[in-house]
Amino acid sequence: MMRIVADENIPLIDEFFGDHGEVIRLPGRSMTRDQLLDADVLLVRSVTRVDATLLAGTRVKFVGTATIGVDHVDVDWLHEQGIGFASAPGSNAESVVDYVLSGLLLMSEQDGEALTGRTVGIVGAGNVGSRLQARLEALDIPCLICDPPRADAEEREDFVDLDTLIERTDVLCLHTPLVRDGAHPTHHLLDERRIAALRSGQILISAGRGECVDTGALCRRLEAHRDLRVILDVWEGEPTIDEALYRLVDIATPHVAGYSVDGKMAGTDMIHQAMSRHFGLPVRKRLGQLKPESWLRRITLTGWAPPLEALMLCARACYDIRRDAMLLERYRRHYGMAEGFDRMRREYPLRREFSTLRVSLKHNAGELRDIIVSAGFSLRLAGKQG
Ligand SMILES: NC(=O)C1=CN([C@@H]2O[C@H](COP(=O)(O)OP(=O)(O)OC[C@H]3O[C@@H](n4cnc5c(N)ncnc54)[C@H](O)[C@@H]3O)[C@@H](O)[C@H]2O)C=CC1
Ligand SMILES: O=C(O)C(=O)[C@H](O)COP(=O)(O)O
Repeated sequence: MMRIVADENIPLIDEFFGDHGEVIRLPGRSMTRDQLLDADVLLVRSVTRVDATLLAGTRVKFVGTATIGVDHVDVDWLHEQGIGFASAPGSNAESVVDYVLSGLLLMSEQDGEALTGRTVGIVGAGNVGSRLQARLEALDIPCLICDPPRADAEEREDFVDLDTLIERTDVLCLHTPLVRDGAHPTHHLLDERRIAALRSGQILISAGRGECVDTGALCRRLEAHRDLRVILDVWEGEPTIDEALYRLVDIATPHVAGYSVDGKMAGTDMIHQAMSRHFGLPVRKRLGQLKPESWLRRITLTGWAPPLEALMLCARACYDIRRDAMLLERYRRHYGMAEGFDRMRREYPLRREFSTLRVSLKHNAGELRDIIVSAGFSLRLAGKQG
């Protein structure tokens, strides 16, 4: 029997891994080498730094991170040691797109600006960025893309550089991994100069990694001119985040953009499959066998509705970014920022992806149908067609 140590915040660990051995759940931020000496498998989230300090001299033969990002893992060191490794690419990408859409809908509602009236700049067109582009373009929202690694590899002439993106777009969405070296580092990608170049009224949405934005520079810009709209999900130094910046932004959430139950379960499934492959074990559990809980499966629109209002209604019902901002404020007041930040993530309420909400239309008007499908909801046509 294997000994499997897992972050307590990974869902369905017993269901997926229970048959493989003894499962020990620990808080991810405070895992120590001593706790891992007899472990064969280590399963983490983004809050555990996995490197020689944590693992040298332990028995660990496989590490899985139920996350997309891998900046917390010294992948080269694991490779040198012959320790198997897997992450969960794309697992919660759709949830991050839901988060961004919820933010854009909110901004458009607050400003009275048409949803299609703003050009969105996407920085990092990987699993998250390219899915975001697909959904926005389906909604007729124009996009510009900046992704130098892909531009180089694929000789893409339709991509632009970051300075051009800042100059030509109304919304800037950051979805890059945290990369500290190499040809295209992203640490403080949005530095003092670029933050100063952001135009009055521009919207910044950061849901990649906190370290991609220079906190001090953003604070200085917002203290001098409160002329940007800012939505931050990720922060430098989480969970001890800069409270001055917290007070200056429009929407602050505690690194939960990807926190739908669908995204998290997909992450567990992916690392379970990878671990089984690594040890040559059969994959006995599949995601489809484990139905996530749900309390809102369907919305029925009983007649024609203004398409944008119908979209707002469905989006708010399924996931509303303001709920998370309000919850974080409540947790902060009660527990202080650092503890509140982590507690909210641990106790995060049930959230499902847009794609799990079935929207029933009794009135099959083209524009209404298109907007619902383009935003990512599932469509069900019923009754009279028109
Ligand atoms: N806030 C949250 O809850 C979540 C945050 N994330 C973060 O988002 C990041 C991106 O996720 P995915 O799209 O799934 O990753 P991905 O690996 O599929 O795509 C990342 C893209 O960024 C591009 N890129 C790299 N360096 C760049 C640079 N200097 N400038 C512009 N683009 C650059 C890459 O070429 C790639 O296309 C993850 O690495 C993770 O850190 C991911 C999931 C949830
Ligand atoms: O997948 C990623 O990458 C993320 O950023 C995660 O969704 C964040 O969740 P935790 O691993 O920090 O719980």
